[in-house]
Amino acid sequence: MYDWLNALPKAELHLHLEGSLEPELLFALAERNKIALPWADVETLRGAYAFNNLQEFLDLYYQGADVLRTEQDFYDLTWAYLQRCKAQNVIHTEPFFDPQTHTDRGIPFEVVLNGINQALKDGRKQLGISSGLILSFLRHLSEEEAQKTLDQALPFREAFIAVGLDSSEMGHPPSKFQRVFDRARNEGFVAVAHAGEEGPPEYIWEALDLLQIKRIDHGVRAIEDERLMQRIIDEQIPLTVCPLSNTKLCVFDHMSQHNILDMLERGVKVTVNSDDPAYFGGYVTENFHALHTHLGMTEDQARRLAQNSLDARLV
Ligand SMILES: Nc1ncnc2[nH]cnc12
Ligand SMILES: [Zn+2]
Repeated sequence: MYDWLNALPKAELHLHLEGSLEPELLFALAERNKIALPWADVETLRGAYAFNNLQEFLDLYYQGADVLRTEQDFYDLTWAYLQRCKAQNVIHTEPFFDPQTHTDRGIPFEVVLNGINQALKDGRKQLGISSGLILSFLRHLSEEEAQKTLDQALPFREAFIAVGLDSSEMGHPPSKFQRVFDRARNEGFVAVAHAGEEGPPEYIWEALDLLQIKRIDHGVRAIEDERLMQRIIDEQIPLTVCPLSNTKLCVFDHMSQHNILDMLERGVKVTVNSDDPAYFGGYVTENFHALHTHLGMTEDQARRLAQNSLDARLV
């Protein structure tokens, strides 16, 4: 089944480039940039990948991103991810990047963007993988800081297909960023947002009604609100679900409790994605395979999930 799932043509719609930083590359970049790391070796770092919630993961994820300093580093990061896409027949990808994680450390916006974009361009030419980049705002930071990030992005508007919202969800509802998203949409950007990963269904309503998003990232807690379920089914609003992420971050205690196939059978446009594959134990195929192993996902269901991912592309 793994090989069959691997060969299935699919799109990835929920992937944080910083979360695809494998420990081996992290150590190589630390050496190249002469950065001392708090972990003795790759195995020790991997051993630290045990999380009780989103915040515990984010603390390590932001720490890991500190090794990314130069345009070449961002190129290498993105190129390594695209090689994984090629190996797993991901024919289209819409990755996120978090500019504030880097600009707050003094890395210029253009350094980040140029490295990523050059790799995405080479991926189109050399690997035949189409792509569209999503600029994601960090929701634990202020509205004002998000507005500044949007200011920085506007001169490069053709480099992005959408804006998103990620980082610590609880206590940072979508309404905090309504004015930023209003401006981004007026500037022609499509909007997506993480909602209903740890946060309640109300955050999904806010993302839909206040941020006017076209796709919900995660959204697994929608199942707690029947009226919300009806809306996302009626309007066929895609959910970019990340099964291994949800179990690693204890959104579900075990993969056998994941609701993605229940949602699929109810007519929700759910898709399968890897979120932060370097930290959560696998790329897209591993996520599909876990659904087969623990939930008995059939070939027909896998085909429908893959088709949903192709249908839910923004570009
Ligand atoms: N799963 C996730 N939720 C929120 N923010 C993130 N940033 C990277 N991965 C994330
Ligand atoms: Zn995510």
